Amino acid sequence: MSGSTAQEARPGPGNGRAVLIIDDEATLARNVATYLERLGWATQVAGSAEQGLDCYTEFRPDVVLLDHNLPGLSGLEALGRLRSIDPQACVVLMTGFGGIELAVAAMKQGAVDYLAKPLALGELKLLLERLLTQSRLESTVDYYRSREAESSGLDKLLGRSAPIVALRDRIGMLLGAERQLTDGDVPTVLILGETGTGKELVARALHFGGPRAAQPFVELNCGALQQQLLESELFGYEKGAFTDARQRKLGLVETAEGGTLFLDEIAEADASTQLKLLKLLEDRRYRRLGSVREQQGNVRIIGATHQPLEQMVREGRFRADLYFRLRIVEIHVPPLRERGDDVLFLARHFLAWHAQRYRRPVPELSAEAEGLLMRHRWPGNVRELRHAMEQALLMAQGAPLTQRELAFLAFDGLAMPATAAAEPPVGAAPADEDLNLERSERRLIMTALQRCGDNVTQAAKLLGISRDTLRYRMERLQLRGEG
Ligand SMILES: Nc1ncnc2c1ncn2[C@@H]1O[C@H](COP(=O)(O)OP(=O)(O)OP(=O)(O)O)[C@@H](O)[C@H]1O
Repeated sequence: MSGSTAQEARPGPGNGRAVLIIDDEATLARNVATYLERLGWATQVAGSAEQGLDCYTEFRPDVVLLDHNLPGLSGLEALGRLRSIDPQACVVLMTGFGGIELAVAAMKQGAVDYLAKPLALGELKLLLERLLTQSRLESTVDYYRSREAESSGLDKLLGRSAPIVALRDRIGMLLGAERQLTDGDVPTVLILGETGTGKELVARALHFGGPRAAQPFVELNCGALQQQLLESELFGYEKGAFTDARQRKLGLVETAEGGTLFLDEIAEADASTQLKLLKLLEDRRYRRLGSVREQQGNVRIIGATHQPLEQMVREGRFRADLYFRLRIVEIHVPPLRERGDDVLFLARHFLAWHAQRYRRPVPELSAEAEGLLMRHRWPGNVRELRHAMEQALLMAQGAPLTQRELAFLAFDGLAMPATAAAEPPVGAAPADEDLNLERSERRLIMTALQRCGDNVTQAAKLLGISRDTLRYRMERLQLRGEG
């Protein structure tokens, strides 16, 4: 079987990929086409640049193999035209012997690669496979990036209460100002708020609504890693930098180049990481672990913490210069208990969302359930509410939700009383309450893990202990969790 001419396209049977061969040496072009068709490519052959350009728009090949010595337009000229029809066109220029200068010119004009003639078919096969993998990777990245962008925006920060409306306004104003920036050098932002209030949602809204939206958004929880790991994760390392460094690894600063690096729990960074972050913010410079060479980095840093950072600065536990450099813009995310009726608004939103996930009818909230939701203190904030609504939905039996389905909120020991007066006096526990310490500890840990979808880092925050302490206690009690 030979390759189809431009007038006659024959789709290949296998990989669904197509190649256009533009070459006036008909026999050679046909041989290449036959070889590629055997490998599962659909092919078309054009004998001139003009014919190839006509064919490109209709055939939309994944790759163009373009000869340079053509009768009319040259390969380089055709390359320019192809790239103006389709800036994503993936073109490989075929050059004769000694065509290095030509190859360089082609790459400068956007060719993805070049091949020297006479063609080695094995080399061509390897090149096409590499281009295929690369374009699959690129389209996968594009897919995830657009999916991420769709799920991240100011409109995802739900709520109608005054503090949330004010928060959205503040973010909107910042984004508006960033759009006017002439140098794209967006300010550093520090987001403060209790755990689960939506700090990450705010960071995402800033990135995906801002001028860096098409670049990566990379996040790192500084509290989830030991300090040396944190540094190597952030700045990368050279081969041999430490015992396990078998090959060079890029850090997240490099991965986020041009985009945003969201550092959650930034208060957990130790003195050495703080210093390196300061240098990155001040001079835009950093160094991979084990490297003598400094690198230039262009990332926007957004930090977040639930810790009282200002107090930590006063106590000498966080660098003052880094704190001031971070909080060029400071954003406070209010706790859920200060958002009034938003509790009910969000509860209904999450109930509807989970109901759709589980293919169940959306349960109503009884007045009794509403009262309970409004009285609860929500120490885990919106995240806790989201998990609570999932649990309630699973308990629901068709009727409106009552106290029964939400009983876990009242008795799990993590709910704080709405007023001090409601707090039971010490020693006033009912006679039949289980006071066994180990059982209580197990119950509290299980409740926290359940609320956080088994995420140990989040559960530790909810319990007010470090992740390591929680891990230790879980091991002792033989409990399981993730993260
Ligand atoms: N206003 C909101 N509207 C809708 N969903 C929200 C809102 N705020 C938070 N959420 C949801 O609550 C969960 C926790 O939010 P997020 O991770 O942004 O909180 P956080 O403050 O960064 O938490 P942590 O301090 O533990 O890192 C997420 O599932 C998020 O989508």
